[in-house]
Amino acid sequence: MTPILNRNPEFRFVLSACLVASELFIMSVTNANAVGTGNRLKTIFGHLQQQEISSYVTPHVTSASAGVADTLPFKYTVDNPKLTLEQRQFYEENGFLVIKKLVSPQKLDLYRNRFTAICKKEVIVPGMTIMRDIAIKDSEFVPGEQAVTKIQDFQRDDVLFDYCALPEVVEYVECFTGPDVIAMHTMLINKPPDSGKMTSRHPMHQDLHYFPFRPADRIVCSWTAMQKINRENGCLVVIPGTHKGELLVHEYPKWEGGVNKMYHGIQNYDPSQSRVHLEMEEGDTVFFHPILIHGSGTNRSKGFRKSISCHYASGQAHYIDVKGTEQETIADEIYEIIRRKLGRDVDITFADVWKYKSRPVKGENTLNST
Ligand SMILES: O=C(O)CCC(=O)C(=O)O
Ligand SMILES: [Fe+2]
Repeated sequence: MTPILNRNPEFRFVLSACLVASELFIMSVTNANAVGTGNRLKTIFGHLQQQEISSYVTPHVTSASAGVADTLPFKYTVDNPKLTLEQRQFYEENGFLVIKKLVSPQKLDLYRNRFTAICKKEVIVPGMTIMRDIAIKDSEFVPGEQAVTKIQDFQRDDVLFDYCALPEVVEYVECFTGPDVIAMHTMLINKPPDSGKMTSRHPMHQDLHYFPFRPADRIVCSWTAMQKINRENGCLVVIPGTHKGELLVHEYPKWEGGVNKMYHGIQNYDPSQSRVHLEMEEGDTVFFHPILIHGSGTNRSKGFRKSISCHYASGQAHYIDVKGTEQETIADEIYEIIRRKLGRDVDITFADVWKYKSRPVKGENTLNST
């Protein structure tokens, strides 16, 4: 990792003040006009309130089936009566688990409406990032949500954060993280109909690449289909069992049509490994391990394909220094975005960024109190 910009005590103060003042930001979320008003802290952070990122593109897929194996002792799950033995063994062996119809259509309507309001700029969410596909960015005029391929970091929006705190979801999350749960990373993905350049694909990757906290086995993603999602509109694709491997080297794929910003992919995974296409109905939810190799396909339909997700970690997790590791590239890219947004160098660590982003869901949180 590049020695983080200049040592700037001012920003450190601002960032830690924001952590302490996170309640204030959470309250201000419901009042769009509250953003950017008042004191110096808000003024400085205003630059990071909501970022817009334009992108460039792409991945692929095939199919296979995942098996259930008898795996003892358990490593990837914790003791919790919520999972049946069969479910537990399936996750241990494959690194993912689909629960049908977990989130109600009513809840998904609320999130869809909120997403529309955010895209129309009726609501501004502190800390949130809005991402656009290059195919959309280059269009002369694209209204509202059709311009947005993904929103990230909505932890400070109480309407969307409701998803992360849903008891029906968190009850499963605890089977992987344990009882202390922190929402670390949130996304609502609005995969656009592909422009023909295959920019809607997401390269095969491991989410741990983005995370400077461990242990990996106490991190889990909850990903919910907000509509019917199949191969046509670009469902998730996973390689069962790859969660048992290591974090591999990620970089931008060298695709002809370009690659979406921060869509790093694994260049050297074994292409003969069987892939599973996760076709899901509205409300179906997949829980998966951060080392599981996955991606999503081209959206060949005419509509936008929506999913909502949250990555959770144990409140007992710890941050790591990614300097000198394969994660240094993504850390540098994130510093660069912050530097550009603020228009100057700042003194923060990669862990500081995550401390600011994350929001506790339940139990104790020693991760962010140290
Ligand atoms: O296309 C999707 O919904 C999956 C995206 C994904 O895996 C990610 O953003 O990490
Ligand atoms: Fe992912």
